[in-house]
Amino acid sequence: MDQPLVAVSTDVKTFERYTWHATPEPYLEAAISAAGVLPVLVPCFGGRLDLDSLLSSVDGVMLTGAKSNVHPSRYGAEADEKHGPYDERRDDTTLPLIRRAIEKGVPLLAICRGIQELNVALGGTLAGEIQEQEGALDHRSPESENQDERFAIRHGVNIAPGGCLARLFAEREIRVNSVHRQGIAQLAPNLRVEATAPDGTIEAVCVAGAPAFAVGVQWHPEYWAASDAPSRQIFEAFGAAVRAHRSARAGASAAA
Ligand SMILES: N[C@@H](CCC(=O)NCCCC(=O)O)C(=O)O
Repeated sequence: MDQPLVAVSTDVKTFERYTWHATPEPYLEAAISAAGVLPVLVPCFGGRLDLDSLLSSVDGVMLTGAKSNVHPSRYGAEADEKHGPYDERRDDTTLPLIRRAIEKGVPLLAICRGIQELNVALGGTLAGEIQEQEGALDHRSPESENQDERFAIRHGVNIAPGGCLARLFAEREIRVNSVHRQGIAQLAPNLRVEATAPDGTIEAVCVAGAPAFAVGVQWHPEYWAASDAPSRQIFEAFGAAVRAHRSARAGASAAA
């Protein structure tokens, strides 16, 4: 079996008297099944991790979604109860990991909290409770115990012409799910908008001039990667970029 390694972010959780560094299964399932890669969980040990060693050993990085929000101090805003919950150990780990992965040209797929982290890591800001803004859609999931209902496909997004997502999809509009309360406010200087919701919310970005696939989506392609074509295509494109990175690395070390 041919499975390149992909570093996957984790969340810090406390249960059964332990602190866990964990990732929900749908991200891992989509990574294995749709991208064809082997996910390796990165614990939230921030500055104690040698990111260069990590990024020399993997061929991709995937940032997962999470209930927690990036701490507002990371983008120069005041923290208040409305902005929570937080996971600062995740912030300490993912923000430097994103910057270093982009610098080193390691393919990156950033999902939901991940696209928000990507924007903050590169100098952008976030808006909270976006459903309260005038004319905004409600981007939160419905209240339900049923995950299929929470992650149901709910609204269209317009794909920006000529960008990296336009090269993936035949359609100019695809339909996506939506499980978030925050959104990109000020776009980071080096990001390009790849998709928007009907209310103008930025739904996808790519890193301008990045040497490899470096894409963030505000929706959750992992959840329906087995059954929804656009969701699967995102993971397939990421998997192809990961394999291309591994081949380039193998070529470079053979030539050395
Ligand atoms: N916390 C941010 C990030 C949104 C996100 O990653 N959502 C996934 C939530 C998973 C779940 O609730 O099951 C925001 O709300 O904008």
